[in-house]
Amino acid sequence: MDHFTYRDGELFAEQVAASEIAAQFDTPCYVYSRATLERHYKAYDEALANHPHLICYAVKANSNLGVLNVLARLGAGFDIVSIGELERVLAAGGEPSRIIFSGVGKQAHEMRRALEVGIHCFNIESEAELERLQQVAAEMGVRAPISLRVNPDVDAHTHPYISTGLKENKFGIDFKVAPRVYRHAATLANIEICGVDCHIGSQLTELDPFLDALDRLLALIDELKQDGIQIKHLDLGGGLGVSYQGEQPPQPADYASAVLARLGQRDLQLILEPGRSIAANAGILLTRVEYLKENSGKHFAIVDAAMNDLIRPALYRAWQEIIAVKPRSDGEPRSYDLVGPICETGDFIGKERELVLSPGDLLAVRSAGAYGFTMSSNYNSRNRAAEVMVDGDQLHLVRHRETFAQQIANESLLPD
Ligand SMILES: Cc1ncc(COP(=O)(O)O)c(C=O)c1O
Ligand SMILES: N[C@@H](CCCC[NH3+])C(=O)O
Repeated sequence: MDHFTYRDGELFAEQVAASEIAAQFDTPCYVYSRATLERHYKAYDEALANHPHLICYAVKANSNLGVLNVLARLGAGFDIVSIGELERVLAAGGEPSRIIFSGVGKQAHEMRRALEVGIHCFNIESEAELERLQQVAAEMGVRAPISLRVNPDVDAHTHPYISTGLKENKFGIDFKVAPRVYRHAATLANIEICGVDCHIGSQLTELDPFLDALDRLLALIDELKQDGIQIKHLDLGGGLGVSYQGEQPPQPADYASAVLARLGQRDLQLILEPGRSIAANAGILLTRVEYLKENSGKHFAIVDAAMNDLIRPALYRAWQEIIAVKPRSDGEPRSYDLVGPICETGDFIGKERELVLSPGDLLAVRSAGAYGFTMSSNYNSRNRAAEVMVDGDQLHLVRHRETFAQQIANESLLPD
């Protein structure tokens, strides 16, 4: 069920009219649906109900405290890639023992903090990182739980910028080298081997690449067992795609049953790190048309959201649906490029969209709940947008619109 639907000719987020949200909080403004976040999380949790599992929501997709709090209340785990994300999860009520720490560049102070709070596991991406973690854990007199992030060299069939499981990508440890690194890890006094991990990419719309990676990981787990290295959990990362433009990605239930069928009798906890499939379609970005203009027959709608608010179209040429909050019937649709106020030609939200528009109209960019606000910036010294959580008929401002005073507060002039 979609929680962003039209009622009486107007877009609603759950029980609240989108125009009411814009009137209260201005635009651009991110709007999230609590019910949708919950439904998406539960789709994973219920699909794995009969198997030991941990759903570690990938915080990078949307790290708003309100969003994290909704998931923490459901008992979610979290996949983090920095200590900033760890502090957010803790502030939102997340349980440290359900946190997985991924990322190729973990620093010693980040390892220390994660060990201090007692996270579930570090996903180690290189031998050098393994050595550093051994050293940090030894200094603290503790044992650090680890998985190796294995690079299984499978093609995820996704955008090259978000494919991570090919040998030419910077991520993980070559699956052919992994057995040797595991044997080395087993000799380190302050390292405790717990799992095997991979993450082959994002916005995958087919099951086969996941299953190819899984087969390689299971073969590795079996090989390690023969070497006396017992693996307790298998982490398949995130990556399930969503429908931006009619894609039909596998659903969590299909994905889970295909994976479980392959595990056979192996006694393994299954960990997943979904980000986009939980958050993307739980959010919209509200924006208002400032001006309409025409240049040599090309029609532009200049809106108040820009690439600093939503960079996916500029960065990946990503397509996200753009709809009118109150669709008009008083004009002929025209093909518009929807562009922001930033001084870059790449500053567009959507191109060649058939819409009936007038200045002042409100628009909603769909599927904006993941990699929207988290990738936003202050480019052109624009304040970052407000974020609002809708819960039934309730509205919660989960992040205030930034102010100019906040933007400049950390900077200073040179001394006289
Ligand atoms: C290590 C890791 N885990 C999980 C994710 C989440 O991926 P997605 O949002 O595609 O589910 C990512 C991002 O691609 C990632 O790099
Ligand atoms: N930021 C990307 C996905 C990268 C996933 C992170 N590993 C997107 O918007 O599609």
